[in-house]
Amino acid sequence: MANIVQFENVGLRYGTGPETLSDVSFTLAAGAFYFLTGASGAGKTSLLKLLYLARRPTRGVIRLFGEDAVTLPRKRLPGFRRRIGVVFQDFRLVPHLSAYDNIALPLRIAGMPESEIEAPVREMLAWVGLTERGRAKPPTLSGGEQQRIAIARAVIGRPEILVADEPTGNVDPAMAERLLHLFESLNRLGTTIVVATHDFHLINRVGHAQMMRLDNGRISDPTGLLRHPPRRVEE
Ligand SMILES: Nc1ncnc2c1ncn2[C@@H]1O[C@H](COP(=O)(O)OP(=O)(O)OP(=O)(O)O)[C@@H](O)[C@H]1O
Repeated sequence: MANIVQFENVGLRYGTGPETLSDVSFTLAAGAFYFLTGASGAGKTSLLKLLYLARRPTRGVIRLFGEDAVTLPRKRLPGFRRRIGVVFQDFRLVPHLSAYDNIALPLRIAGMPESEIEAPVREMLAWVGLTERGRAKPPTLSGGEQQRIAIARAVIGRPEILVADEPTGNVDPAMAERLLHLFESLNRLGTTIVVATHDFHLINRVGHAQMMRLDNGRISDPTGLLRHPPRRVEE
């Protein structure tokens, strides 16, 4: 399996503070499923921000899709970002837009003609089980419903990598299970999944997932799996 992401001795410092991430090295295999764990403040969100190109590291090498992502010219960033879907910890839905329009947003930003947008948005609404809620605005949706709209928006552009930051933080166990099914179905289609979570029940549910743990800004990889990822277990 080819590596889709490679971090080498990556460091991240905010302002003049201490390093939030230090000497972070790992590779992610295309099509695999990863969980990123670590105590609150360990640096999980920071690592994900580097991965989805919201920040550049202060040192080290990041390769994405086989290219150097650190020195990538600015004008190529949007094209790269479209290949990575992100489900934010706080959803970041646009409150005055309907669920339908939130899901359609990435396609509209990419300039897709309106006539080609409706079918995929309807398909996404059905996939997340919210066909009847397309007209609803985010503030009128439950936390779990908002989360599913955020997932639909993250994947409508068929990204190669899906990154989710604490996706089950605010939902009950039944909804967590449902979200996990969505991630697993995407993974079966070949999407590489990276989920930051504290939820060990969730982690134990995905037998073929691999673990990355952050401790004080450093990756610990006691199993050595990340340097030599095994083939994904096919069902
Ligand atoms: N924009 C920022 N400016 C300065 N410091 C920051 C910024 N973002 C994060 N930090 C600091 O970096 C450290 C790691 O934060 P981060 O949000 O990456 O941790 P986390 O593991 O995702 O935590 P949690 O599980 O609570 O979400 C924390 O000490 C935090 O205060």
